[in-house]
Amino acid sequence: MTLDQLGAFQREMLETVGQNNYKAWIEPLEFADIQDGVATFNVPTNFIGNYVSQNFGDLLIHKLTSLGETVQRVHFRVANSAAAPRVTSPSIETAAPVSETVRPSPQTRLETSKAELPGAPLDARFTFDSFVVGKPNELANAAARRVAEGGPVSFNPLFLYGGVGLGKTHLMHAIAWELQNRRPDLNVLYLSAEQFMYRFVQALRDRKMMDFKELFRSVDVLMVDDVQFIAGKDSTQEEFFHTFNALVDQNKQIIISADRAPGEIKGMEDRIRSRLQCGLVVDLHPTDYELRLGILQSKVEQYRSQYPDLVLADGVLEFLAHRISTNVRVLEGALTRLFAFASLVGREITMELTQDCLSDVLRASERKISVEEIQRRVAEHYNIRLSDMIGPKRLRNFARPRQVAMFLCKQLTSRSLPEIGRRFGGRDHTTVMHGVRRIEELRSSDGQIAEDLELLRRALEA
Ligand SMILES: Nc1ncnc2c1ncn2[C@@H]1O[C@H](COP(=O)(O)OP(=O)(O)OP(=O)(O)O)[C@@H](O)[C@H]1O
Repeated sequence: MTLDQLGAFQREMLETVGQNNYKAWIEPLEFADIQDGVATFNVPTNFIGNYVSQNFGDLLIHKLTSLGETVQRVHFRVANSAAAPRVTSPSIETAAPVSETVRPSPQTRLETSKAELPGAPLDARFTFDSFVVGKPNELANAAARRVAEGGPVSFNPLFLYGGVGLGKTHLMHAIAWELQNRRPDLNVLYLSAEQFMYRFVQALRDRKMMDFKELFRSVDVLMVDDVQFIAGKDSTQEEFFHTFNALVDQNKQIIISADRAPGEIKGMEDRIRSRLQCGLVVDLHPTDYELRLGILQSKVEQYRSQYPDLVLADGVLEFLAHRISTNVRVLEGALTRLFAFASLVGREITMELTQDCLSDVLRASERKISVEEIQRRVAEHYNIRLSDMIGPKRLRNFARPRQVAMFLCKQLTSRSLPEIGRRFGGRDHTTVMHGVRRIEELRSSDGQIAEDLELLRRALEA
């Protein structure tokens, strides 16, 4: 392709996909050559290659063809792939280090990817830099960073768990990215538990179990996301157990994530559960207001380049951080929608526009948890009578659950301390404050209390 043609191609792409898409996805592509109907582009990451392949592959072919080139396929090659660290993923479709868009025969893509042992579909946005740290996730972040240094294995496995959308996958990807930078010599394998199972079943079907075992035993760092997926799947668990043991025996690092603590994963064999608990188990707590605000602020910074002209009124971020407390994914989605909407209608992001644009999200997160509901749940959980919890008895058996309930009331409702005190048999607000503080202290020193709180919170928010 001549320089003129290349210029025309770039202009046409810009016109068609718009400035934001162009900057994010097309500009990073470096045209390499066209040979035998295959146009090759160098891309900085697999993620960009995969994304462009899926979303703009046909368009690229169309534009190149309209400039007089004969192109049937587009091929993406990760720049410096020879020197790049080996981050591999057994997923067939999504994770090819080389993505291809093939117009006439989609089958070719599958076959090419399979033969090449696809690379991990790491999300380029999920790095430590973009991970906002607050009290609820500081321990998980610190543990992840330690593992990402790639030094001697000090805890094995690292087990990260937490509710939906609290950043488990983000941290896992961040570890993988960081390891790529610091220890390109290491063979890092990141995959979801579902992909592990898929790969295992495929190996069984194709009678390639030896290859499967070899692949999994040859990695230096194994990262398995959403391990609860293999609960109840006996043969997959069995194989996972052997893989796990083989790697631990070789002192290879394992990092696991799940939506709950190892002990709570039903349908998981006891021996696996206890293995999972052997290393460091860290919990990503539900976000608090400060963390949510920090995340929103950091996202706004990212949007600034995409929407340079948008004006954001004071108080909007605080309002969102206060009102949307479900999970970070919902929070992010709300902000994305708000920015896109405001840019479309060309208006400032005021409180009014926010309420209009996000009315459904705001309504959905409106569900209020009552003090009574909390008291009932906590009494059930500790197997005591509601009347004993609210009543005057000071026995430890009743006092601790009472403090737990007070703590949850403070956390999950907007009631003031005096109001909470009134509903706990007319206690003074200083008693409530003392109870809340006591539980706050115990949460970091007493694993059982931390677990109780998490279980109760989930049950109440469900
Ligand atoms: N502390 C944080 N800082 C910045 N972004 C965050 C943070 N926590 C979560 N996110 C963002 O929230 C979204 C959801 O996070 P992620 O996919 O990692 O959640 P998850 O815990 O793996 O959820 P699931 O249980 O659904 O798999 C992602 O876009 C992620 O970047």
